[in-house]
Amino acid sequence: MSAQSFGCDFGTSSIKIYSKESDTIYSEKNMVAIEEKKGMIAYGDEAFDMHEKAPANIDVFYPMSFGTVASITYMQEFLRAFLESHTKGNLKGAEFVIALPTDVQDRVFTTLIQGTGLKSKNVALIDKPVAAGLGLGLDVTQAQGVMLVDVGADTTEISILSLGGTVTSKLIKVGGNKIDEAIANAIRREYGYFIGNKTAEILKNELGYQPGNTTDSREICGRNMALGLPAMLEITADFVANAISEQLKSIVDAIKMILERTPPELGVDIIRNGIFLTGGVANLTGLDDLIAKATNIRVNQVERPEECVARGLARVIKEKEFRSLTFATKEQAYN
Ligand SMILES: Nc1ncnc2c1ncn2[C@@H]1O[C@H](COP(=O)(O)OP(=O)(O)OP(=O)(O)O)[C@@H](O)[C@H]1O
Repeated sequence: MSAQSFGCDFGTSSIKIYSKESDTIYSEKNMVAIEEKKGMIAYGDEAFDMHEKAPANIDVFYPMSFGTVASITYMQEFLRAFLESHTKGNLKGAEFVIALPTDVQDRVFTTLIQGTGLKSKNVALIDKPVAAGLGLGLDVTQAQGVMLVDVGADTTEISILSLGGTVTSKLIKVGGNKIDEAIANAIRREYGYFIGNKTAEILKNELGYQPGNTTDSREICGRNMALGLPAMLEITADFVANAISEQLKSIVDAIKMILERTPPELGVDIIRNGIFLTGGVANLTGLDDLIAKATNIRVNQVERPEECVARGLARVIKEKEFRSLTFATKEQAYN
């Protein structure tokens, strides 16, 4: 393998890159700030700080959407700048291992990397659920009947793995962003206040899903729509739970649907191993209990669940025996 190897998880809300050189996972908001005449003026966490605050001539947006690349030019520019800022020395000839989400075409990421002008040596892909399984510390080549539920920003990916492959996999377009939207909509309806996405995200992350909890609350600033003025408002955990219950129900329903379709031989293993919840929304208070109650299956807690895929990519790069789980796009293979 080349000295420079990177494992990339191009998430919709944050990009996580493992660098072999420093043996570190770097994570930043997957956001770019574009000024009309100057092009990209900021990226990552710096661009996120400008989000919802920038003047009209600066466009701040996510170059990824629902697991796939929405703006290839800016994703490439971001990637290049990101790698240059986090690595020393020459990037030429680097090798990339990329997590491929369910239902996303493999060539999307190969084209992305090849167009960065980095003259990469090789682009290998691995199914994102398989990478997540490795990141959990499982030997996915041996393990049978492992159920993974990855709840990210735009999508939830539910997969059953067995012997290194994906037996079933389903991607639904529900994740943290839809949950944030549901909170903002409920506050608009109930209180007549407009709040930004960042505020809705704070409420979700701090209060989670705690139906009946009227003790815990959070004060936020919104715009009173009747007066047109900013004002403070107290939101309880119970209010947030009611606001997000429909979104969580779609996630639970999709999990149950996959379980219904799972062959009983694998079902036994899933009951024994429990369900593995990964992705940033796995941090949501109460989500594990909700899934456990609805399925009667234990849900396993995972450390830093949003980095699980990147940890798996690190194992692919460092542990040779997992190399066989990767593949190349057809275009590359025929070159
Ligand atoms: N403590 C928390 N409670 C609830 N949600 C959280 C918490 N911390 C982070 N999140 C949410 O996790 C999501 C980001 O997760 P992750 O990094 O796995 O997504 P992604 O990989 O960028 O998205 P996708 O998988 O859809 O491409 C965001 O919606 C964020 O608000």
